[in-house]
Parts: sequence; C-alpha cells; structure tokens
Amino acid sequence: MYELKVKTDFAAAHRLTLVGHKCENLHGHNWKVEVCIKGDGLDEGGVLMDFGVIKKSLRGIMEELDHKFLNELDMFSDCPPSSENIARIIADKLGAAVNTDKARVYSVTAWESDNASATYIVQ
Ligand SMILES: Nc1nc2c(c(=O)[nH]1)N=C([C@H](O)[C@H](O)COP(=O)(O)OP(=O)(O)OP(=O)(O)O)CN2
Ligand SMILES: [Zn+2]
Repeated sequence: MYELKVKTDFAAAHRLTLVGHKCENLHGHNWKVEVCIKGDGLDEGGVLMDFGVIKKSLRGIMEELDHKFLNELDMFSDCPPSSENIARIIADKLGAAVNTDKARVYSVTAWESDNASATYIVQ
C-alpha cells in the first residue's frame, strides 16, 4: 500500500452555533488542509498518482473556499462549516475529481489552528 500526502490552505470566515459561545461570533481561520491518497499499484511511471493532478484539483476546491464566508456557500447549506464538515466536503469533492480504480482519497485533515484539527476518513 502506498500513501500520498499533499498540503494546502485557505483563509475564510465562519460562525458556528451550538459549539461554543465565542464561535457564534463572526470570525476567521487560516485552515491548513492535508489530503491523503492510498492505493496499491504504481503506474508505468512509478507513481500512485501524479502529485500535480492532486494539486490541480485541490487548487480548484481551495478557490471555492478561500476568502469566503463559509456559512453562505451552497456546500454548507445543510451542514455547519465546522472543521469536520470542511474536511468531509473537501474529501468528497477531491475524490470525485481524482479517484481511480487504483488510488483513492483516504482522508482529509483540516487544521483550524496549530493545535486543533479534524480528520474525515472516507469509508
Ligand atoms: N470539533 C470541533 N470543535 C470546534 C470547532 C470545530 O470545527 N470542530 N470549531 C470551533 C470554532 O471554529 C472556534 O473558532 C475555535 O475555537 P477554539 O478552539 O476555542 O479556538 P481558539 O483559537 O480561541 O483556541 P484557544 O485554545 O481557546 O485559544 C470550536 N470548536
Ligand atoms: Zn472558528
């Protein structure tokens, strides 16, 4: 089994109700995002998946999030923009773009700060 990791980031604003009092106020984070792709077989070029393919798709997803008020985005119309939901939505979007029969998005971790992150593991 091979495991690839690619990191990226975005800055955005959000509000979270029902989590903690101070989270209800409009505020922002510089999220760090780490995606993990897993698979067994390498192609004839000796790679599981070209990092460039992963980075290109991630850039598109980050553009949808960067400098946005997350609560107003369609992707969060039915779920709060917590780090958990951010990680899951990135995993779903990235998987739809890059998954093959040989390599798949395994997990996405969204770091809200240097010491707090949420990871979504694709089942
Ligand atoms: N499981 C989760 N818990 C919290 C989330 C989340 O996405 N998933 N998000 C928040 C808020 O975004 C909040 O802005 C962060 O709160 P907090 O961790 O308290 O942030 P601080 O940077 O102020 O951290 P301190 O350690 O208190 O300085 C809350 N919880
Ligand atoms: Zn927050």
